[in-house]
Amino acid sequence: MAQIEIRDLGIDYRKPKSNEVFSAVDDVALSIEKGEFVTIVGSSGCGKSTLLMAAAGLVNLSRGSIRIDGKEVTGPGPDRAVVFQEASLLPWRSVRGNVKFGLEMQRWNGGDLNERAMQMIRLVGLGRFSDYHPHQLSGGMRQRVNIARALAVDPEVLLMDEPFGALDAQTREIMGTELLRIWERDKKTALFVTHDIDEAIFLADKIVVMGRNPGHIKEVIKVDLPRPRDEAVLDSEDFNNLRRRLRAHLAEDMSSMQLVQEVA
Ligand SMILES: Nc1ncnc2c1ncn2[C@@H]1O[C@H](COP(=O)(O)OP(=O)(O)OP(=O)(O)O)[C@@H](O)[C@H]1O
Repeated sequence: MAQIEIRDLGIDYRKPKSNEVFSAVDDVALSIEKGEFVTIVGSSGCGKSTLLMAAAGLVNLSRGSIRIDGKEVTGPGPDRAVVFQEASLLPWRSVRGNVKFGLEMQRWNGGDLNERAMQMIRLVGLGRFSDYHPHQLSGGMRQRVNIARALAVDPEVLLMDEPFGALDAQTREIMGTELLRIWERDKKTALFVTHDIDEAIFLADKIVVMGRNPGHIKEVIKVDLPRPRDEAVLDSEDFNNLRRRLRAHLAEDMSSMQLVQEVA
């Protein structure tokens, strides 16, 4: 059995003004194996975040089910950690204090909190900055703290919603490589939403391409690039082929969006 089993998933929302019900996600089925790194791409509004938040237990399902290790998701749980685009750190706590906060929230009982926090801070390369406060860190460093906090509780599944979306292109690339280095250690199952095609390919074992109206899965693409990966893989022929394939998907979505606007 796959670690994450999503079946016949549908999530309906109401439009804010008209109150009309629409499906943000419909008819989604997806299986994710333990230790797989899965990225989700698709044009804006196709339901990527909604799907991720559903796996986190943060939105109500209208239809279908999500199971993790056979257990139905009915709300947030310690088996899952979420990293959002904005590093949601407590400004009055130090780096160490923030990572400890995550452990305190989950009532961590796997040993000394301080030691566990420092272990994770060192893992993300911030050992020298453990006493710094969030305002003293760059955007990339703040996201490292966020990742350290998520990993500290040793979740079964790591859910990431555009975690590097607010960073400049170069920092983003460095963070991608760093994330893979960390992930290679114990290969947590990861679900990662991104707008960036290269990032989606670079990280993934499997890419979920979503389409709009309603949000659905268009294709699941297996990525067979060898691991461990570094930036050199970006220039390989296989990478280029995947890049072309994803671009074609997104271009198709963009042209259908234009058509809808023209008809309207
Ligand atoms: N709480 C909500 N209530 C009503 N509509 C919502 C809600 N959250 C999202 N939506 C709508 O659901 C659709 C899917 O949104 P979602 O954020 O999942 O898309 P996305 O693919 O992650 O978009 P983006 O790439 O722009 O972040 C959009 O039309 C969005 O406006």
